[in-house]
Amino acid sequence: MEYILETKEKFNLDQLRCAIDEIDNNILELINKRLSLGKHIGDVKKEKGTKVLDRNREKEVLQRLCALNNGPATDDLVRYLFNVIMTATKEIQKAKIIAFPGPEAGDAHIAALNIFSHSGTFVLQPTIRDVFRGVDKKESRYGVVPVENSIEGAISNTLDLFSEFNLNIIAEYYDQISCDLLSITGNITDVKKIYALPQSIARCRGWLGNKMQGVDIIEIGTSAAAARIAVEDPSVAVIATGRSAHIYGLQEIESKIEDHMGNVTRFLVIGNEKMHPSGCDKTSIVFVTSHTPGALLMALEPVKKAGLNMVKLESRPTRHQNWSYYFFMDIEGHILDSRVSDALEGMKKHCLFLKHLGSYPAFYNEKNVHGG
Ligand SMILES: C=C(O[C@@H]1C=C(C(=O)O)C=C[C@H]1O)C(=O)O
Repeated sequence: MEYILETKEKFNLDQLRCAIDEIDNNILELINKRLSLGKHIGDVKKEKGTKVLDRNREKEVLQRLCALNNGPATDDLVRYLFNVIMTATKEIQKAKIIAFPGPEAGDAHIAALNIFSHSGTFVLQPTIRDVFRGVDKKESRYGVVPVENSIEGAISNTLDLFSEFNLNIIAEYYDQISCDLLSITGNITDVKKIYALPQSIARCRGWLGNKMQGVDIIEIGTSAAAARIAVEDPSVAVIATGRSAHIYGLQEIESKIEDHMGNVTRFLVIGNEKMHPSGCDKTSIVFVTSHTPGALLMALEPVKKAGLNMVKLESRPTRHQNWSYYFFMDIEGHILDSRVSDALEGMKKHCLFLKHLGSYPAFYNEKNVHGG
């Protein structure tokens, strides 16, 4: 590669691209080395209690590099590129704390682990409100909250909290929660008692009646409590999602024991940041119309005119005034797309209140959405 740069000889496209590939490999390796060093610096800062951002050091870094620069890169380009690299270096130093509503190893915990591929610090909060509060106070960077279940419907608590806190939706995730039978031995013939949440017992009544005759079925408040008993006693099994088996240290006896399949929960990731367009996004808003005939129809007119696809419309009492409602709406598209922003501006003229809750990548996975 050095040879190509130094000689006047002509090279073909493949040879030149090959040389570029070699440089890219080196750049990538060096960026990863730099990020790893950044992580070490982050640990030192954590010990000393100093901040991640150090503007003076960043200034020095940029000045030094611009002084070294011999072109053809301009100093502006050097500053731009290294600002991006330094942003990534700061990101890696920040602990990624992800809050979820309990119980431990419950549906929201499992969803959070899947969404973030197990990378981060996962913090249990007693309630969905505590998840919102923690993210709002920046104690955690992200929160994972359930918003809708294909059997139970909307999780109204979550919807209400969106009008109370000014947080952004930054992702959505659909998860099929299956009921599985777990025990310490993984052997069905050992089972004499089954501990489970009342709703899990209700979901699996048919299977339990068929396959577990003579076995005691005992209601318990949390799956974690049931698991703690099962870990100590080989005659005890629990109904929980098989994906939590490794968290509890249990083994799967039988999977998908529920009578009706397709129990899918939609989760939202909330945070203080805004997402860039991904090319396939959803925009969520909440609005209140005046209490007059046809107000909702008028408010929706700009969405229809813009040809935007509305994928959800849900109402909740405002609780400020009887019979007035918050409408939660999801449309396809990103707020930075003028068709979406213009439609929302148009809607505002017919609304008493309208708030953008976030534009985020749509989770279009047929298998997950439809529970297949
Ligand atoms: C890596 C550090 O943390 C941050 C990142 C920097 C970088 O990427 O060079 C510089 C200063 C800090 O804002 C550091 O303090 O050295």
